[in-house]
Amino acid sequence: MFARLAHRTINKQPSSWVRLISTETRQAITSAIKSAPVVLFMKGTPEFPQCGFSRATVGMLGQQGVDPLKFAAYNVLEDPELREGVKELSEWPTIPQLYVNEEFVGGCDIVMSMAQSGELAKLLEDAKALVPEEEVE
Ligand SMILES: N[C@@H](CCC(=O)N[C@@H](CS)C(=O)NCC(=O)O)C(=O)O
Repeated sequence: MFARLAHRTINKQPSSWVRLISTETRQAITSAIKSAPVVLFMKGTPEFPQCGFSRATVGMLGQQGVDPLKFAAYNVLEDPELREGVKELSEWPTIPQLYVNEEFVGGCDIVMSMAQSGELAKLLEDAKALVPEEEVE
């Protein structure tokens, strides 16, 4: 349902809230989350981020050495249902949103804090989502 970007490029809502997204959208988002070990819902594309937070998050993933083959990005600006649906599914009010191995990790601030503490590197390493050492120039 949603276009997966080329892999080379690399609020809490109370449960009583009325569900706004359709089952179809929910399924499409779930399937997007499963489409790669590292999945980023962002504004714009990795090549042309359209928000500073999305840009920073993509940059951090690149700095960590995420393997483009293990990475998928989805542009929420292309689809309002995706934009709102991913917030509902993650119970997180903003974009970007990072998933690793189908688990919600967080937004830009959390990713930044995890990058600084070394947790992000460990998470990505454990997920085997980094470019293999021998291929790093
Ligand atoms: N503190 C947030 C910053 C992200 C943020 O504030 N995103 C805003 C502006 S790009 C957002 O997604 N607002 C809701 C929307 O645009 O749908 C984080 O850590 O990710």
